[in-house]
Amino acid sequence: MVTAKVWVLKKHFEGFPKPSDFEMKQVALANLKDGELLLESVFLSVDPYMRPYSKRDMKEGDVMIGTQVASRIVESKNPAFAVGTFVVANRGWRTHFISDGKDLNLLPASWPESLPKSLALGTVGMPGLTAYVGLFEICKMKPGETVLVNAAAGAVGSVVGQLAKIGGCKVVGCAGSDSKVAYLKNIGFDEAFNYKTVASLDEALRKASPDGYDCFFDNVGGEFASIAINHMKKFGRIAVCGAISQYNDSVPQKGPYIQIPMIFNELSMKGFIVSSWHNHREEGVKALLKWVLEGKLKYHEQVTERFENMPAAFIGMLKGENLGKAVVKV
Ligand SMILES: NC(=O)C1=CN([C@@H]2O[C@H](COP(=O)(O)OP(=O)(O)OC[C@H]3O[C@@H](n4cnc5c(N)ncnc54)[C@H](OP(=O)(O)O)[C@@H]3O)[C@@H](O)[C@H]2O)C=CC1
Ligand SMILES: CCCCCCCCC/C=C/C=O
Repeated sequence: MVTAKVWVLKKHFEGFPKPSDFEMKQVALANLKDGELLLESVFLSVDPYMRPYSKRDMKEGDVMIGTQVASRIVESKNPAFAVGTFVVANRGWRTHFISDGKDLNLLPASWPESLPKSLALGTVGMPGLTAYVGLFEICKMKPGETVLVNAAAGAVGSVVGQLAKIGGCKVVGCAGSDSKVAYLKNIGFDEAFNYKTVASLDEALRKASPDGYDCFFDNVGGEFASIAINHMKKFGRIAVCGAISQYNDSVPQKGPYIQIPMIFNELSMKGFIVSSWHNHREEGVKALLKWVLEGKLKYHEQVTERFENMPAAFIGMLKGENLGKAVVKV
C-alpha cells in the first residue's frame, strides 16, 4: 500500500498567505482496481489563481486545489496507460494519487526527451496557453502594434512578450526587480522597467511608448491598470487576465474609475479564463512547443526542491521571488 503526502488548507487565508495556513497530512491509498492507475507527482505547479480560487471554491481541510501535476505512472491496471508515461493532471498538492485515466492529459507525442517535462506546467502548459489566448483571441494583436504587459517576467508575462515579438509587435514590459528587467531585455522586450523603483508609473509608461499602446495584457489590475488605461491608443484592446495586486486585499481597493478613458478612446476590455478556451488547447500547445524547439520562445523556471516546501514556493511566488514559472520538484 502507498501512503501519499498531501497539503491541506488548514485555515482560510486572511490577507497574505502564511505557512501556518497549511498542514501536511499522510493519506493511505487503496489498492488499484481494474482500470485504475497509480501516479507519482514529479513536478507540481504553484499559481496565483490558487489564492482567489481557495476563497471561492474551498473549505478548510480540503487538499490544496488546482495545481497541475506533471506525473509519472508507477503502476497501471488500465491498458491505455503504460507504466513510466508522463501526464498532466489537476489533482492538487499530492505526492501520489489514483486515477481512472479520464482526467489525465498526455504530453504531445512530439515532446523531445531533452525538454524538461515541467514545461508542461508553464511555457507549454496552462500559463503559456493563457498568453496565447489572451494575445491572439482577446487582444487580437496585429503586426506593427505596441503591446504592454505587466508581471512580465513571470510564467504568463514572459510568454506574452515573446509571442508579441514573434507576431511582429513592439513590446513593453514591467517587473518588480532590476534583475527581472535585465531578463526581459535579454529575451527580446523592446522596453522594460522596474515598476517598484520608477519615480512615476505614468511617466515610465509614456517614455516607453510615447504614442501609447494598442494592446494591454493585464496580469496585475489595481493601481497599475488604472494608470495604464490612460495610455491606450484609440480602439485599444485590454485583456484582463489577472489582478494579482488585489488577491490578498482584505478590504477592496477603490478607484480611480475607468469609464472616461474607455469612452474617449473607444477601448475594448475583456476578462477571460484560459480553461474556457479548451478548444484552443491542442493548437496552442502545438504552437508553443514548436516555438520553444525553434529557440524563438525562451523559458526560465524557478524550481523549489521538495514537496515539503510547497507553501514556501507558493508564498514566494506571490511575493515576486520567482523568475519565470514557479514549480516544485518533488
Ligand atoms: N485568466 C486566466 O485564465 C489566468 C490568469 N492568470 C493570472 O495571470 C497573472 C500572472 O500569473 P503567473 O504568470 O502564473 O504568475 P507569475 O509567474 O507572474 O508570478 C506572479 C508575479 O506577480 C507579480 N506580483 C505579485 N504581486 C504583485 C503586485 N502587488 N503588483 C504587481 N505585480 C505583482 C510578481 O512579480 P514582480 O516581481 O514583477 O512583482 C510575481 O512574480 C496572475 O494575475 C494570474 O492570476 C494566470 C493564469 C491563467
Ligand atoms: C481546478 C484546477 C484547474 C486548473 C485550471 C487553471 C485555470 C486558471 C484560471 C486562472 C485564473 C486566474 O488566475
